[in-house]
Amino acid sequence: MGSAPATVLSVRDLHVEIGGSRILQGVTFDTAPGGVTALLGRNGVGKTTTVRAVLGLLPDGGRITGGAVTLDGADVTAEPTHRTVRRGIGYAPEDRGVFTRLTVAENLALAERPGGAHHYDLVHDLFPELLARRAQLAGTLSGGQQQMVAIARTLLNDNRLVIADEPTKGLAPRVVTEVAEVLERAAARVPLLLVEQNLAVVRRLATHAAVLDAGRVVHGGDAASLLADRELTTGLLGVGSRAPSGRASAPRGDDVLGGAH
Ligand SMILES: Nc1ncnc2c1ncn2[C@@H]1O[C@H](COP(=O)(O)OP(=O)(O)OP(=O)(O)O)[C@@H](O)[C@H]1O
Repeated sequence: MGSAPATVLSVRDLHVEIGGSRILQGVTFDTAPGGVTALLGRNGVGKTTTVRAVLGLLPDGGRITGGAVTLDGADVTAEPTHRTVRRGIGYAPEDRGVFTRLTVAENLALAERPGGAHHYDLVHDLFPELLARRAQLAGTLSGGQQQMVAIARTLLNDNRLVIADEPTKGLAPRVVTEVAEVLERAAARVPLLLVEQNLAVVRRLATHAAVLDAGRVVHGGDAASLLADRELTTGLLGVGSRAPSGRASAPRGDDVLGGAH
């Protein structure tokens, strides 16, 4: 057999300040070459900031003060977002980023990256409902359907990596299951970096995991052994610290990470 494929995204000792506060203080992890790498941790530890720093999408007053981000070996640290994305990143942001006054079809068309193939067959195969609703204004879709649009956009182009930030947040349990199924099928085609607070979803999808605490990655590696470590899940993920209401197919009281909204 040949050598193992190289990692797609590599984050090294990343430091970020926002408004003068040190938010990331040395974040280091690699995405797995295939499957799902979960970025985990309690609320406010810096998961979204990490993703936004990778994509050059830090808020006003935010800047990278140290460290490096590489994509397929190329240094993309602080590169303009459009250039990094063109290298092959699909991004489903936390707020879904759907254009509510445009139709489903228009939302997809806007995501078409020039110069590459556009996989409408795949998208319509994965999301038959979006095909049926292609003329519907995205603002009239349910939260779950809007999330489908956000994920569909990431699969339309040939991407090296898809980043999904809390794709199941705020969704009804049945819809969480549907979104998890779609993510699973997506991850069979393209490596996925997943920020996720629903532990049932993490258990189902994640092959690798990195756990953040106070702006640093404090654990990384194989997801199954990490999630089997009770001390770790209780201490760093806050599992069991809150009895979630309306949680997704959660047989136990530990399926939403600490402080999840
Ligand atoms: N625009 C901003 N201005 C000021 N502080 C910010 C801003 N964005 C994030 N922060 C701070 O950075 C820290 C990390 O936030 P971040 O959203 O990255 O955490 P997170 O792990 O993704 O949590 P959550 O699950 O709540 O999204 C928090 O203390 C937050 O208050």
